[in-house]
Amino acid sequence: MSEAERQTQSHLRDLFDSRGISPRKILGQNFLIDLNLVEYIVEQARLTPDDLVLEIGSGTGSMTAMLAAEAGDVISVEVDPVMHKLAGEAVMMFDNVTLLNCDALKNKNTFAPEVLAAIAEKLEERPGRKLKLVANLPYVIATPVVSNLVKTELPWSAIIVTIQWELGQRMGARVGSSHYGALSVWLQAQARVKTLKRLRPSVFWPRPKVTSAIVRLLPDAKLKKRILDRDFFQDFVRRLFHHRRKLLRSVLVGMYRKQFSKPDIDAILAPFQFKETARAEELDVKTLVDLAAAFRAALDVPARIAADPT
Ligand SMILES: C[S@@+](CC[C@H](N)C(=O)[O-])C[C@H]1O[C@@H](n2cnc3c(N)ncnc32)[C@H](O)[C@@H]1O
Repeated sequence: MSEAERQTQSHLRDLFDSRGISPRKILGQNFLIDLNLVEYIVEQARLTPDDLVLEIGSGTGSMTAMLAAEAGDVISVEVDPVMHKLAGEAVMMFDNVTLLNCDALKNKNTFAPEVLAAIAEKLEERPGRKLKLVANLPYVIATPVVSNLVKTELPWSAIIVTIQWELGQRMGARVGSSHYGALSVWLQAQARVKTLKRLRPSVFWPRPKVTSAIVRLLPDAKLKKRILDRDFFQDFVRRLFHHRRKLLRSVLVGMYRKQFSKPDIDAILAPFQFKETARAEELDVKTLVDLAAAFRAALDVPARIAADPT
């Protein structure tokens, strides 16, 4: 541990002791004590006064203050009332910070209404502005937070987050890697994912058991446009990767046994010219986007016939 890290850790310990509190493991309270890394994360967000930043997990507010110094507005969400109060003290001198004391998520699939309302209000104030998620995320909610933001229609232009190393690997995994799965495909069909740094446990206080990563996602509008129906695509990929090692054709026959006969499935698959032995885990992101679109379109055909029987 460097001298600077030791000093920040001891400052945090003193702060917590003086308030009679200790970090709450269940809330993923592992604070970054290497301030160069906090600076690095903020730098990577390339903030401008026009940007709206969403931070999830204000903690003691040290990153919140750095974000507030560079962004137009910051919305920072913290579930723990004690941390919320500490963050309030840390950002007292800024008038561009909205601190929310609530769970950032309503459920696994949706942000809390308070969070969405605060974002909508700030976006309305300055039409055309972009949203950036910049956060040292509590690890238990890292997947839903990133995945949900990507799923929204919010105008997000960057996500820079600290997450578990293993999760970062799954997010950015390429076809052929053992980490490649539904999450990799879902995210990479809409964004370019890159791991920027590996973080050893000792840059946090208290030390987590696992290695972490700073991961960046930038939207890929071109690829995203090819997804005809994002709910369908997400569900399609999830179900397909549930049986990643089974033969693709049998998985699809099983998935659509109520809608399509085996010859129907073969007709949908024909243009792709897959080998008989093809499996979901061997298909790259673009192919999966096109495959989902083909099934989505085929499912639409009976509906169109019913609507227009002539
Ligand atoms: C990893 S710490 C980050 C703290 C600080 N931003 C930092 O970088 O040192 C994560 C923070 O998220 C908060 N948190 C945990 N679950 C949350 C949730 N569901 N919604 C909002 N905040 C949450 C924790 O209380 C904790 O303060």
